[in-house]
Amino acid sequence: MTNDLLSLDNVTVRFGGVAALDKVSFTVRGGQVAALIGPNGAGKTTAFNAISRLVRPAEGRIHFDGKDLLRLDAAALSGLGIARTFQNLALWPGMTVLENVMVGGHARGRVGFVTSLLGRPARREDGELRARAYAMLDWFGVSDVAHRECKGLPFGTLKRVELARALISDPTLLLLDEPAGGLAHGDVRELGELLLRLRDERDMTLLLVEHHMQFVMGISDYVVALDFGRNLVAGTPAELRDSPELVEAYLGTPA
Ligand SMILES: Nc1ncnc2c1ncn2[C@@H]1O[C@H](COP(=O)(O)OP(=O)(O)OP(=O)(O)O)[C@@H](O)[C@H]1O
Repeated sequence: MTNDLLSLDNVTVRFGGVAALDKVSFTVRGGQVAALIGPNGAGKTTAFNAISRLVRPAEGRIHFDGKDLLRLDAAALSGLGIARTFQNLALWPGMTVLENVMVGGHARGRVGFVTSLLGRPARREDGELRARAYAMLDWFGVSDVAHRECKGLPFGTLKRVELARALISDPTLLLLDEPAGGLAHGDVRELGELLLRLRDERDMTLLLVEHHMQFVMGISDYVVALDFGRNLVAGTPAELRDSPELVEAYLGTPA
């Protein structure tokens, strides 16, 4: 697949007098693993927030799957096929792993999640959701903890649970905010393999914000670097590896 799935076109986001994004443009093609990189404060999270409509750009356009995202109302967004994970895990600690994953599906399904938690007679839709949640946990290799509370489980396991929850709504595009953050070396490698399997086996498109450069360069098809809210450079990892602009942005101008 080589179609343009997501495109930002001259997007500007201002917070008071500060332009967190200043005419930022980039395109993510369907079936790609793409990454947004850049030093602290470059505007990466703001770009994610603009795509998921948590902040509203002052200028510019964002297109997803042929639709003008900024013209859709919030209600139309949920079924559009964009899911995200957060920098700090956004799981309910006192609920079981399975329940947490089912919450992701209820955002899309018709049965109210509170209703199902209250133990009303299981409806067919709820049973289907439960089965899908199990299957998703199984895919991520964590179905053995389905009935454990999230509280107290290892961080690497919880990261997988969060991915399962994001994917249960069957999105086309998955936004991952610092997926490797806080993971041990071995877990980072396994996460990379999982993300590539999502692309290859489930035909997903991924856009990640990430500081772990070795991880980014190892799994991405396309990398967009921002600095001070502006486009800096973009290209394949091979094209960017020796980019003087990138080195300068991270390390400062050579003396
Ligand atoms: N809600 C906000 N109100 C005011 N300023 C903000 C807000 N969110 C972000 N900013 C500012 O916008 C700029 C870009 O921030 P952003 O968090 O998008 O950068 P980032 O590249 O994600 O950084 P990091 O790598 O540290 O997470 C920064 O100068 C930041 O202080």
